[in-house]
Amino acid sequence: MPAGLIVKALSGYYYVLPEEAAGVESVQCRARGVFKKRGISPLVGDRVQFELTENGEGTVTEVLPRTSELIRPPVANVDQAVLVFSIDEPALNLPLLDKFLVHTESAGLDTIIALTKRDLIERQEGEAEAVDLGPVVELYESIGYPMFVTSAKEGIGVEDVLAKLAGRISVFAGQSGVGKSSLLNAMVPGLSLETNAISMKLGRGKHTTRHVELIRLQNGGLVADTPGFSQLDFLQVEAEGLGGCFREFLPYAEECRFRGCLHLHEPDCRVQSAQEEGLISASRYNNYLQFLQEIRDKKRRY
Ligand SMILES: Nc1nc2c(ncn2[C@@H]2O[C@H](COP(=O)(O)OP(=O)(O)OP(=O)(O)O)[C@@H](O)[C@H]2O)c(=O)[nH]1
Ligand SMILES: [Zn+2]
Repeated sequence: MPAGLIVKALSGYYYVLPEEAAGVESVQCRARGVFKKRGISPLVGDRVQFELTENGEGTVTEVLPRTSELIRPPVANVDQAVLVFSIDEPALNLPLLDKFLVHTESAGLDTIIALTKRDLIERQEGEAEAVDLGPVVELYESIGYPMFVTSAKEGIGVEDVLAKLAGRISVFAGQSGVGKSSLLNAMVPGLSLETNAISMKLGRGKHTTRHVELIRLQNGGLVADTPGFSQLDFLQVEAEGLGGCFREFLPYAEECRFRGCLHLHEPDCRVQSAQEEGLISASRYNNYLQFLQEIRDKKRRY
């Protein structure tokens, strides 16, 4: 029985890409009736077993165990997030980047960061709000997040991001207008995801009626065509778990006097002292404090 991967789900059909034959078309399949009875609903990203039927279609007979299950977008077995942030238009938003990193850490995803619109840097030079990218790249790389400086417009850095997607199922996330679709279009010849100026998209979310689909890359990687969590999503972690989502805190947190230390005002908190000694970035630590406050405020409200 052939095995494959669901790359698209639409109107009761599942489109299964056979595992064995690279480059072949996906097979249009129905799911076996028993799934409904067992309360299983196959998801895009699921590894399945299927049988070919006489009309050239197929039947999904088994859904193999999932390693993960994202809700937004609804995709199984995602193992990597690509956080997309523009250097300008909209301006680089590092607090939001840190918030997205909390999301991806709590979801257990590997994460890479793509900074976009590099071509806008020159124009910025000399201006007060110009970003100095060197320290930013150095900081996030030192924490363990590969960071790429790209321009879809000028084809810079696109291949480097593409190479990191090989053999994995990835989801892109980032604010509206940062260039997620443009970056994907630059990686996939022939793909033409809709790209637009921000102003045209402020109405209804354009993704609400769309069905998620996995885009196949030449290197075997798969990418969801619908972005992941957004800036409007609440952090799903508890206050006690937040510090664990800041990877670089971990070795210091082990040395805090109290177990469950929130690294706030506790005595003998090694995370606080590491921050004072410059071993932990002040901007990351301040964003940590900000998120901690948000989590507590939310709890109070409900
Ligand atoms: N200068 C410059 N502009 C870019 C670049 N990449 C994208 N843009 C522009 O940024 C705008 C938004 O690009 P999109 O690719 O639609 O952004 P998105 O993140 O997919 O936006 P949503 O679909 O709203 O989430 C468009 O006007 C693009 O032309 C780039 O590398 N350089
Ligand atoms: Zn502490």
